[in-house]
Amino acid sequence: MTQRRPMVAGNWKMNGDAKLAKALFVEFNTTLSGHSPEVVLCPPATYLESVKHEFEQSALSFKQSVIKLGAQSVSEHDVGAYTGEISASMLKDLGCQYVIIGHSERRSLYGETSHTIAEKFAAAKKQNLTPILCIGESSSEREANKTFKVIGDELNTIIERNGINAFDNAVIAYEPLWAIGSGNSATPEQAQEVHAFIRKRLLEVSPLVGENIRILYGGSVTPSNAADLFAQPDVDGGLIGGVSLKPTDFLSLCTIAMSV
Ligand SMILES: O=C(CO)COP(=O)(O)O
Repeated sequence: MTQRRPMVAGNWKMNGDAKLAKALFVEFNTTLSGHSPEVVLCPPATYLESVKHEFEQSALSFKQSVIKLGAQSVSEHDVGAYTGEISASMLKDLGCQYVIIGHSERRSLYGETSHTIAEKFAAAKKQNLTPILCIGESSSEREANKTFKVIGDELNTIIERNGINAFDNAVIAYEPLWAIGSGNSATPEQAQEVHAFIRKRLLEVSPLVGENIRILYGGSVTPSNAADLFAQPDVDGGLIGGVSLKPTDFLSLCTIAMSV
């Protein structure tokens, strides 16, 4: 079986500041060793430079291979009259390697549709940014036994627009809406069931993509539930919201990701 490198990505959402960037790197310098998951930091766009600065000042000799910069969203357009938007090439200029696409908050609060998300995925790939594609069902969809239908449809929209090879090197985050910020994480069994479904779906189209793709779990991950979640065979790490704002706890998630 392929050894997929675990990943822990921190989505700050609209939180944090330059001080948080500094505090995180103090923690990284003292805690992270060469034996580390891939860590992706996704601060608000205004703090990408601050995180990059701390990263460059950091004493971590292996930092290039370990800590990566990511954005929380990207425009589906290359350039033009789109007030307030940031293009994939601009994120590249800032040193980003990853971008979160299709977060449920973007879908529900800002009206991003499956179509827009597929276009954003394409825009990111065009600039060699790695998409972290978020998919997940609401509590009513789960209660109506529609989880696999929702997840399958979200994957299909991306495959139809971009082809299966667009998932080469991409990352998927399974984030059930009911688990985000609720303190009510999916159980390890619930997460594994959906992750296995996602991997099987991709394996059917491309064995190579299905085997290699990293599928993160997101939704109320904490140092107390991470070990059981990350130990599941198809869970390759986590996309972390609230705990990514707490340097010590975030670092303990990174340690847990390597120890399971
Ligand atoms: O939405 C999330 C990450 O993108 C998860 O947020 P929480 O970890 O705060 O539940």
